[in-house]
Amino acid sequence: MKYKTCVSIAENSSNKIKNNLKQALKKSDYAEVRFDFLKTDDIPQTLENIKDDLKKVVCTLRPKSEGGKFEGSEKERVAILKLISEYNPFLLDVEFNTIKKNKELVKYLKSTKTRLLISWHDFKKTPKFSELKNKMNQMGKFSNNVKIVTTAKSVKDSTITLQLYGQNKKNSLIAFAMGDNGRLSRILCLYLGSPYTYVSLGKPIAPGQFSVNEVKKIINLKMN
Ligand SMILES: O=C1C[C@@](O)(C(=O)O)C[C@@H](O)[C@@H]1O
Repeated sequence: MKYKTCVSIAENSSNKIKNNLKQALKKSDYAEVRFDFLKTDDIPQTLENIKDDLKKVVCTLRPKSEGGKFEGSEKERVAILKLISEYNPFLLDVEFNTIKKNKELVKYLKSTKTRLLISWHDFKKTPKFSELKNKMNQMGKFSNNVKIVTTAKSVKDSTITLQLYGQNKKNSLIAFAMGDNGRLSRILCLYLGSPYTYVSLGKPIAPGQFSVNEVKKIINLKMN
């Protein structure tokens, strides 16, 4: 079994994204490009610049309301999501809250055969297990790829999120918790079936994120 990583890239210029992406894909199976860190006008050219690597890229355009940096209108954001989908990336990350209220977007993304990663985050806490399970089932209606990320205030919180793997029948599930108390869930999710875990190239972009080198050391321990 190969445990895989996805390097999150959050840079504010097209050049930096291109360079970091090259570096990331030398060490990691996948990379995530956080397009919300760019100026909106720079997004189309950035897509062109990295189009040859997009088959290994998770594309994300997170709005402020979901902990991201995109400041434009929702109409603008949806238009950019559609543009990204034309490039057919490895995965397009779309928030559950976005997809559940936009039937037109769902239809459009189906027509472009985009592989969707439906995501949901809680940046403050870990909700009750029944709530998370319910959410996971609702999210699974839109795609087989589902991501649920909570914030762990205790180790118990991170085990609540990981328990989702016991309830997950058909989905490709990424479920772990942010924060120091969630750190180990970023590794354990791999052993429970996550297709990959999010890492950094060096400086974490989310609370508790390991670097790609750190995770590689940990997952290689078994072989020593
Ligand atoms: O959803 C996630 C996970 C993440 O928040 C993390 O905690 O590693 C990093 C984000 O860039 C990504 O979109």
